Amino acid sequence: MNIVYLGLGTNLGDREENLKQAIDLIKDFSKTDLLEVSKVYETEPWGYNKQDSFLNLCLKLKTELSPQELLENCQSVEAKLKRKRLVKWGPRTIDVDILLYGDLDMQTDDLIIPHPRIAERAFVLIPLADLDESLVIDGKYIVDLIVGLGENGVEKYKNSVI
Ligand SMILES: Nc1ncnc2c1ncn2[C@@H]1O[C@H](COP(=O)(O)OP(=O)(O)OP(=O)(O)O)[C@@H](O)[C@H]1O
Ligand SMILES: Nc1nc2c(c(=O)[nH]1)N=C(CO)CN2
Repeated sequence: MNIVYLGLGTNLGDREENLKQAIDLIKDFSKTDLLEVSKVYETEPWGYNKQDSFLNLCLKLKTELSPQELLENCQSVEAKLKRKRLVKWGPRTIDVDILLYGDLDMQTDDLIIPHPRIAERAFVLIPLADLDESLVIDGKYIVDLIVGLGENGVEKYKNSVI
């Protein structure tokens, strides 16, 4: 079995309902057990700021699905919640990213693991640290990456739990 971390984000429609439906769909993935759900954070948009704030959380799973199978399952969740890709990093009903898959380091045309932008994103690092404070990403402890984010780090996020 492989320990996997997913990142979920939503800023379109009924955000809390979107997260609930996405988690229910992920619970139904074959050969997979949902182990833990992080707190939910209200977060300012990153990368494209002309959009509403997001709700973000991370999930810890145990799975026998291959990385590619897991990606297809994650994309099926996005399709079921009618995600539309109109603007890069733009508004979405749900986004389900594979953040970490055990110690796997891979890159294909359609799948990069670890997710390449984890270390830049407090909206990922903070809920991910809820699940495992001992994670090492790009050779750095997750807590050091969070401190390195400065004003965007824990202080800003600890009051954004919903
Ligand atoms: N680790 C990963 N998790 C999910 N999708 C990935 C991953 N690595 C590569 N991809 C690819 O990224 C493509 C674009 O994904 P998407 O449109 O959801 O990007 P995004 O989530 O909006 O932006 P970002 O990738 O910066 O978080 C997907 O079609 C998928 O094939
Ligand atoms: N706060 C926040 N900003 C984002 C998010 C997200 O989930 N949360 N996802 C993005 C593309 O994956 C781009 N920007």
